[in-house]
Amino acid sequence: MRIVIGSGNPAKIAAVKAVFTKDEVSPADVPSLVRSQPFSDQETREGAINRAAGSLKTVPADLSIGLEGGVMYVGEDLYLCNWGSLITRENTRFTAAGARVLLPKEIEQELLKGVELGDIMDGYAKRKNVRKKEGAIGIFTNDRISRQDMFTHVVKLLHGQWEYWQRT
Ligand SMILES: O=P(O)(O)OP(=O)(O)OP(=O)(O)OC[C@H]1O[C@@H](n2cnc3c(O)ncnc32)[C@H](O)[C@@H]1O
Repeated sequence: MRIVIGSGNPAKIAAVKAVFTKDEVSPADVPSLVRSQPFSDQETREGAINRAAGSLKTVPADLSIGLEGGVMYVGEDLYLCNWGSLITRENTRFTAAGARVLLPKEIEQELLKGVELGDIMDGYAKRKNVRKKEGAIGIFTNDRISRQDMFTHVVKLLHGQWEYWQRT
């Protein structure tokens, strides 16, 4: 099968390859059509869907996948959130979300000033390209769960839903 993923981010591409091991996976440069820093579950999910839909229009493929990172409030606490979408050539759509972790207040304050999480994390962790490697989730879980691990789980949820749909 040919699978297109709406991102060039290595953590996202590796997550898709970890689940679709026997398939051809290629990246597509497509816009999420949401803010570069989504601020709710709804906006983050929309970004994932737009990336998947846009990819399928750009590259001929059997399936497309969009993965999007964002942040969302539960009460007064801000959490990291992540969404994925899988769309088939016939235009059947699946969506799933990943694990959430609480973000420290100092990270929230920077985000509210308009700085993107990826940029904040590099300064905070004194590392480079955190968004393409361990991610904020890696930093705040003491490197127990990387961004790739978390997105692999999301892609497994999508893959499983797609398999179930094929059986029914
Ligand atoms: O190349 P693309 O696919 O655009 O990947 P991205 O990491 O830049 O973009 P996302 O849309 O997934 O994430 C939206 C923003 O949130 C940041 N972000 C989200 N989750 C993150 C994480 O776990 N670690 C670091 N930055 C994260 C990211 O860097 C962006 O600024």
